[in-house]
Amino acid sequence: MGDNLTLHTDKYQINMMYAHWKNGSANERAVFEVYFRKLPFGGGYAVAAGLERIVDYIRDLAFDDEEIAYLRTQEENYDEGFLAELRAFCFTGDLHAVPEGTLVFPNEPLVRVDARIFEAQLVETALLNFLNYQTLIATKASRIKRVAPNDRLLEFGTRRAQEADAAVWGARAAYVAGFHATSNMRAGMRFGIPTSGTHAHAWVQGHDSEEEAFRKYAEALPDHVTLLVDTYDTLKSGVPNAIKVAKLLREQGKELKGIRLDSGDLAYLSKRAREMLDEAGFPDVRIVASNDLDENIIAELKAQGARIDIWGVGTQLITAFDQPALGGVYKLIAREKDGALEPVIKISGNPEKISTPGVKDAYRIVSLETGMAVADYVCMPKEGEAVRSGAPLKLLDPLHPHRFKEIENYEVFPLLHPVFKEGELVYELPALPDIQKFHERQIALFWPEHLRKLNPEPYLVNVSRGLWEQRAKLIERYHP
Ligand SMILES: Nc1ncnc2c1ncn2[C@@H]1O[C@H](COP(=O)(O)OP(=O)(O)OP(=O)(O)O)[C@@H](O)[C@H]1O
Ligand SMILES: O=P(O)(O)OC[C@H]1O[C@H](OP(=O)(O)OP(=O)(O)O)[C@H](O)[C@@H]1O
Ligand SMILES: O=C(O)c1cccnc1
Repeated sequence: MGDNLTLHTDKYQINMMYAHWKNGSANERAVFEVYFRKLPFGGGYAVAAGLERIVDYIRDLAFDDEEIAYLRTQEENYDEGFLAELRAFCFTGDLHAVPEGTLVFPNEPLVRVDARIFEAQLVETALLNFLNYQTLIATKASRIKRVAPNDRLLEFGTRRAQEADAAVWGARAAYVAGFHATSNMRAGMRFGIPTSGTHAHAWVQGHDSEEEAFRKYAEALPDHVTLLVDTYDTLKSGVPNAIKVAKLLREQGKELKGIRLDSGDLAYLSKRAREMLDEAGFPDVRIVASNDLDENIIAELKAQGARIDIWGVGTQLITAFDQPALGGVYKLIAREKDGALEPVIKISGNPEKISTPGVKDAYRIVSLETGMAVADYVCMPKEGEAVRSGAPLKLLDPLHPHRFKEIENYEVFPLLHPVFKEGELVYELPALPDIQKFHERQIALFWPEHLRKLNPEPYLVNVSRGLWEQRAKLIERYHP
């Protein structure tokens, strides 16, 4: 199997494409949007990620000979005319998306696809696959970053990741949210993420003594020595042997960079190790900790006064262990009928799952007094609901739309940016370090109340009166 991702889709998309082609509706315009309904990890925000992969995917979409040959083997016995249509397929629509690193919230559009239904339907599965996973990992990484904002964060997850793609794109998502380096060399090569590594227990086990293992390692890589000190006994042998090697290195004009703790009581061991290193004259040797860390354990360790400078985080981050999926959905919001776009709704017994019809935009409203984000505002600029910085704006309480708050002294920033226009890429993908900086600036826009790990204050996503009324009208149509 090559790396063509065009058939990275659910069969039902191909079924629907076929049925549209048969019925002559394949060229009708359709608008879909991606959003999620619930924030992951019980948190107050999510961090958008996945756009770069979406761009690559859309740009490279092509049913090559191999894909067409495979489709011919399917029992549906697709018409040759349909396969010829697929052979000529490329994306010719518009795509808008929030830039990677943006803080995003439930029920606001993250991506909008406006294209022939034939194209818009195909891309659902892959778009959700990329966006759901990468946004989830960037969000988890951002939560970890929040509890250790001034420490160095290393992504160590590959061995526990859900296969290779998850490892490299997860490493990238972690970097977007402020991690400093990854252990995954392929992610380093592909994305230019700094790489970092210590050594494994196997290195120590593979020598006659811990001291010999440390010495040999230091001889081989004298400028980059971080020694794993817990193979036998952290305080009785690991740290003392590391200090011996630190002295040897110093005699050569080099310095031991760090030690790594990977088991036991990390608070206690790090404090004792710090004292031992300081007393021996090595106050600059950094202490790295690993062992099933996540934002809760790191926060707890910090509260206990742990003397850890660098955190290696693997399993819990790369697998989003405490919430392994983000429930982003791709919903049809408008379709072409008699030459015009008409909003469409999806009704559900669960009021939270009723979709919000209509082609909409989302804006971040930032107070000019405080410089902080006040709310996000979702509206239909094409239906006369334009927002302008400073014009008085009514923010409706989403549960009680008769209640509202009026604001005046603010700036607005559109969340959705044009990415593809009539199939052409019109978006310049930012360099990864710039995405990381952008994310930092995004974080700075939000009060800590919305960012805290536990029971955060919900940030408001406001729906305009027009959208609210249109939704009510359509609900009424289907449930009079
Ligand atoms: N002081 C601490 N407070 C809270 N959690 C801690 C503290 N020290 C370590 N932990 C965490 O507790 C868990 C301990 O894991 P585990 O029960 O596997 O013990 P271990 O010491 O790693 O043993 P093993 O040698 O089998 O790896 C890890 O997730 C670790 O990060
Ligand atoms: O705990 P995580 O957050 O997933 O971080 C990665 C873990 O992977 C390694 O352990 P492993 O037992 O696989 O190998 P090792 O023998 O090198 O310790 C490392 O020592 C960490 O404990
Ligand atoms: O470099 C390390 O210490 C490392 C890398 C991957 C997994 N565990 C540890």
